[in-house]
Amino acid sequence: MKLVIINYGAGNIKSIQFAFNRLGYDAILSNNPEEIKDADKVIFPGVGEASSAMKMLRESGLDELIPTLKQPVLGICLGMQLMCLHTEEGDTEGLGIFQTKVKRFSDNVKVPQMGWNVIKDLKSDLFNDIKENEYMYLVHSYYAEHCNETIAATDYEINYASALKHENFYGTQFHPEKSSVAGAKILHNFIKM
Ligand SMILES: NC(=O)CC[C@H](N)C(=O)O
Repeated sequence: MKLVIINYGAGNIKSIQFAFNRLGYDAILSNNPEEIKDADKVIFPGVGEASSAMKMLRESGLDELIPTLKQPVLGICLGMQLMCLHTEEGDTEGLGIFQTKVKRFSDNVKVPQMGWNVIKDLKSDLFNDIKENEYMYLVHSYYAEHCNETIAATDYEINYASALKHENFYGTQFHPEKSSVAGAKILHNFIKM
């Protein structure tokens, strides 16, 4: 099974690669369009600031490639945010895969949210064997608003979409690769799709 992690210069790629290694899978890092297209499963990682990450995607042409992929794609953290229509972070246009926008938490709460929080209202095969209110690890200042594509919700000042699904595209705001046994189960579910 060919698993490719998109390496566009803004990803937490090593921790994701190690997480798949622990599950017995060798994930390759690539920014080569043919290699990505040929993958059985694709991971779209992301940490850091949205506008600079989007600039790197555009410079490599990956902003046009990613929405055309037909195999299962999992966007993680900033990766999921960039798959949305727009994010307030750097007033950045996203890839438009998920029909929702990304907003910043207000200063009524500690920003970024950094640590463990629960996911609930789970609605996808991505969450097979995952119980409601399971803890996941998150580090983020921006969140995706709820939409028809919400498959998990989390409360932090407000209730927001902590996972999204559109056709073969999945996104998690939380880091499954840093979320212990339950996170590993989610990565396993993604591999088995
Ligand atoms: N860990 C991150 O890179 C978070 C992604 C995004 N910059 C946010 O703050 O929400």
